[in-house]
Amino acid sequence: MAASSSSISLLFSNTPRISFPTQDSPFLPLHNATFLKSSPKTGSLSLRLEGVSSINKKKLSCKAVSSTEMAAAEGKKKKVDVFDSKDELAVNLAKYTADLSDKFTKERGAFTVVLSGGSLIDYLRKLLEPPYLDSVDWSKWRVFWVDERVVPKDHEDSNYKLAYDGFLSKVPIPPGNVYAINDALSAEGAADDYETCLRQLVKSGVIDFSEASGFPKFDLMLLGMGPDGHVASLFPGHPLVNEKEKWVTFIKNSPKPPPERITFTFPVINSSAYIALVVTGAGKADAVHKALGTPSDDSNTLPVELVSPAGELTWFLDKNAASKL
Ligand SMILES: O=C1O[C@H](COP(=O)(O)O)[C@@H](O)[C@H](O)[C@H]1O
Repeated sequence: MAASSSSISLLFSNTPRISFPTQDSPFLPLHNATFLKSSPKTGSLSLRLEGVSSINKKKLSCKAVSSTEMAAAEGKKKKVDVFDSKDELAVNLAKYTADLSDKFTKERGAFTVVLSGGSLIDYLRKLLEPPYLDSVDWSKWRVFWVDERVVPKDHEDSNYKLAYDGFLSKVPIPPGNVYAINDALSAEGAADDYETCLRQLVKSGVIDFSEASGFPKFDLMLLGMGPDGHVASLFPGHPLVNEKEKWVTFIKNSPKPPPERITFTFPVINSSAYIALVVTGAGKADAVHKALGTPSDDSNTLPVELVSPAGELTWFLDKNAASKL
């Protein structure tokens, strides 16, 4: 991973269910941990860990404080937040997203948000409730997809349909600010067309541009991860994970149906200002462990391990997804 230092933020709604460091702690393989402080009010823990991560094998700072506090206090580029329940995760993801919406709306006059398909959309549900439904300036949102299945927009497999039904139809984002693929085109044509659309929006200043990478710089990407460690439609062992030139590409043999999809490439994903990786369920614990756990000799890098943004990466995990850490 590119980050030179990392932090792990463990958030618990109640008194922590685990104790650090004990032999039977199910969460982190603590080789060396120093207890720093605890908060009786929040039930949070602060720990400094050494030698626990496959990320860079350097000292990690582990604090059970809020994501916002963590970022402000330590300016770290990578955080891992583990939540007791999926509801707790959704509450915190809503605050994280709304805070970034405020920040970018003030700074840039627009907030470019990239959605995934799959389980992610349901975790945006708390944004549909007070205070966010009224407090977020939805008119400034510009919505994109990190990947899309090449099917009609009303098809059950469409990521657009999933997002529309579960989120977009319930917030006042102007329809013209929602950038879906052209579903009348082939996979190749739809990828080219979407990239052309992005280039125009970069030119007009709606999407920021990273001079450092030469790729568009989205304000926030909300990524999911499959049990096999895929992100967007970038699958393990597929040559598309190595694409270095294109902004948007296509796949016609996706191992997960449907087979035809378009996807952002890693250079675009990793040029983002902020990325949230939202991962839940025991079925994803192995891939989470591979990405965040102790180092192993396994040289088969998962796509999720290649998520390494220029900006800030925050993992939102539930306790089941984190169960093998
Ligand atoms: O096929 C896809 O899968 C991933 C993961 O989905 P999940 O339901 O396991 O969260 C998703 O992030 C991607 O956008 C989607 O096209």
